[in-house]
Amino acid sequence: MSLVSMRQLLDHAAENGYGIPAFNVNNLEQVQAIMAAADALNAPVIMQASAGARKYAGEAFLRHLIDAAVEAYPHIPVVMHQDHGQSPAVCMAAIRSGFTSVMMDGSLEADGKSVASYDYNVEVSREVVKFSHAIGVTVEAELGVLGSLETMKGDKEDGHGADGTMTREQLLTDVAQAADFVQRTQCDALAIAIGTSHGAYKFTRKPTGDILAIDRIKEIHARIPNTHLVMHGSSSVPQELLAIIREFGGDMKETYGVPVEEIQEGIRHGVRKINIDTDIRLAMTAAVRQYMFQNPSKFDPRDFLKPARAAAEQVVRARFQAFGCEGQASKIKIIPMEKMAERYKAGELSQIVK
Ligand SMILES: O=P(O)(O)OC[C@H]1O[C@](O)(COP(=O)(O)O)[C@@H](O)[C@@H]1O
Ligand SMILES: [Zn+2]
Ligand SMILES: [Zn+2]
Repeated sequence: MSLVSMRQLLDHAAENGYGIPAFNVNNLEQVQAIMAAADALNAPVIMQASAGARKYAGEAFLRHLIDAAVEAYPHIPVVMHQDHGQSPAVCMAAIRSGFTSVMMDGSLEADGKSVASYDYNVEVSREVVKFSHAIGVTVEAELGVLGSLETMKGDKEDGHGADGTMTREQLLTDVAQAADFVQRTQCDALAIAIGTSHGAYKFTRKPTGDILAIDRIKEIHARIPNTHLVMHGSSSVPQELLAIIREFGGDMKETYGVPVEEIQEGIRHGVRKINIDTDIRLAMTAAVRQYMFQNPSKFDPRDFLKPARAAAEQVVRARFQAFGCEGQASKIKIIPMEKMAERYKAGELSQIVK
């Protein structure tokens, strides 16, 4: 099997009422952990490369690691997605190197700091949709500025993020604007701002509706029922992983993530892609700290990376199961990218706006 279109997987998820975690990958062990979990549960896979990952590993290494995953697990459909493209040029370069899905994040200007105008966002997203759909590639766009409804500060995710203090208005995706945006851009998936942010420090308490606006998802979904909603910054930050890290010398302050039940509620209302990075990092760090502490004479990286990989696999499995991915991979009959391009051209994949 080759890499597949993300639109195809998200359409399948929508038809069958589940959501797909999109895991950020930076190295071999993370890719292996994700694929081992997907194989064990027969789950479809979305792996994404952030700008930070591209800086750390280099795009060629990321691409070949994901290609290796496809080769080693030919029965599992895999999407290679580019996270947070800051300009059409970045998206174009990713497509040229083989990505089957790109995110054009036009919520911020190309400097990655200034909050962009709505018109700018529409314009760059439309442009990316045009050249991507022509060859069957999926496009995720973003509307609203991601950030905390507790601090009213923009989030620094993927190396970019709005500076300064924002209004609640800016930090929540507007429902009418989302409908207009999708109508005009025809993006396949839309990342929405509902109070989530990247990293381990999302909420100072277990989030309630005032700081995690799950109801907003329902309102948006009602207007754009076949546009796949994307939750960014959606690690759950498990307390048990924080406890292991602390027990073995780590310094993690009190913090809360996005509860899995809240994500499940989102999935009942149109959320199809859930971005997760931090949970894998926490799992690997907890395992490495524990292993190093308990085995002070070991020095072969394979010795501590093995438990780290196993811990990452555990988290990935848990998310696949909680979001309903188990058993879905083998039900998906792959549509070639060329065929997806034809379907876009024929208008079969146009967005419904109410
Ligand atoms: O640290 P990086 O590599 O920039 O990762 C950024 C990515 O992590 C995610 O925010 C996932 O968030 P979590 O931190 O909640 O796992 C993506 O939405 C985001 O684009
Ligand atoms: Zn953004
Ligand atoms: Zn993000």
